[in-house]
Amino acid sequence: MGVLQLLKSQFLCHLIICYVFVVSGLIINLLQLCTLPLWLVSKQLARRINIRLAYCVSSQMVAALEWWSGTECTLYTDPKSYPLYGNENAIVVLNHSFEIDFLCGWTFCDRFGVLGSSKVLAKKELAYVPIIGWMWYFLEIVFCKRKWEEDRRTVAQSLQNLRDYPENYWFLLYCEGTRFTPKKHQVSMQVAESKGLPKLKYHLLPRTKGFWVTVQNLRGTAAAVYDSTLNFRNNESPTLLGILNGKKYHADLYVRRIPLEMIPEDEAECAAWLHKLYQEKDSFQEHYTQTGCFPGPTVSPPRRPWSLINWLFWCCLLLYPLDNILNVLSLTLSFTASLGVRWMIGQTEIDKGSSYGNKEVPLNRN
Ligand SMILES: CC/C=C\C/C=C\C/C=C\C/C=C\C/C=C\C/C=C\CCC(=O)SCCNC(=O)CCNC(=O)[C@H](O)C(C)(C)COP(=O)(O)OP(=O)(O)OC[C@H]1O[C@@H](n2cnc3c(N)ncnc32)[C@H](O)[C@@H]1OP(=O)(O)O
Ligand SMILES: CCCCCCCC/C=C\CCCCCCCC(=O)OC[C@@H](O)COP(=O)(O)O
Repeated sequence: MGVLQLLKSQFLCHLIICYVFVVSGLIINLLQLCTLPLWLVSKQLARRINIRLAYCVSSQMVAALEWWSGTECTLYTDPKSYPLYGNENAIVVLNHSFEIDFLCGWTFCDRFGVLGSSKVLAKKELAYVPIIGWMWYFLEIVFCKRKWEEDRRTVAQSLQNLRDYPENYWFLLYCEGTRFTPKKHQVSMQVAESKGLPKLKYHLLPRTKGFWVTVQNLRGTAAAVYDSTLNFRNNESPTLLGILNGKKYHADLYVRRIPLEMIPEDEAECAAWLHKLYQEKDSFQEHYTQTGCFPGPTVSPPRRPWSLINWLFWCCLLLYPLDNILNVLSLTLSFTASLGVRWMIGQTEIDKGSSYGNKEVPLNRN
């Protein structure tokens, strides 16, 4: 183990990183709160300010992935689609199998300049996670309870609000609705069987309602669906704690750009289209497992310096008083921040995931 690697695994380093993340995050949350009156005067200006404030938080995690852990992210995509990435609104469909899949998504957002504005259809529970969840409120992130009777109206309304959003964004949808576990996979394949759908090996059966409602409400606003399939080399199982320890991973993302006009408007046809998409995604994962790569040409969009510059800025700002005072209070604060972050990281751990998708459903075999 090199000296640098040893340093990255030190508890004191983690304490400092957590302290900077928590204190800067809370400052940003407070600044976001201050933008509330501005929404009444100029909604678009308030949105633009919040995009930049949110960037200050999420880019710290991107910096940890790219600069601290040195994780490499390779993009497999058609070179003709490449110039459009970041220059249009898009709906991103991504597999949900890894604890840091959202962070890899963020990294690509940053590389294409849409990190501050990007959105997701997220479970409501995440809205209460300090810093990130609170920040999302001001970003107009769309939350769902995963109860269609309640979601159908609220999700459609939140999506309608995004139609005049002032900057380009990617709207992320994890159509599987929950993270992959063997148990959830087994249950969802029973559902697939009862619906006469082919079995999937690497994905849960996609939930189609959220996709349909998103496509319907963002038609005319989003130009395309980016079908994205993520995997890691050498069977790596990446975690946020691994990133914090400076462990380097190798992410591969296969993206196909599908113009929105190609997606059927009718709900049943749209659902069938999504099921077919997931069968294709499954075959890409099979190809990856067999060959260690996705089909097609690769590009590695370069990491940008802004996430690192932002991180260094907050480190300087918040560690300077720490150096001056260096008393029990600041150490206690760091320790509390570290415990808080450990709890937040728990939200990303699959073992601590929800029971959504675990329950056997009465099957209607016709
Ligand atoms: C160039 C680079 C390109 C790309 C870069 C990549 C990414 C970057 C992009 C953006 C990044 C931005 C932000 C990322 C940051 C952080 C993200 C972090 C986390 C958030 C993630 C989440 O919270 S995921 C959980 C919430 N989201 C979802 O659930 C979405 C999917 N779900 C749905 O769409 C659902 O339909 C619903 C939520 C709208 C409603 O759920 P509900 O359960 O009420 O209804 P369903 O329709 O799903 O259920 C009833 C039908 O489902 C059948 N059923 C029953 N059991 C199962 C089962 N186990 N599996 C599958 N189907 C099942 C049932 O039979 C019913 O069927 P019907 O035929 O009657 O419909
Ligand atoms: C500068 C580096 C600082 C490192 C410390 C980072 C601390 C912040 C840690 C976590 C922030 C919370 C991010 C929330 C994203 C969680 C994404 C997620 O994976 O949600 C799960 C959801 O899809 C489905 O849930 P279930 O599978 O049903 O259960």
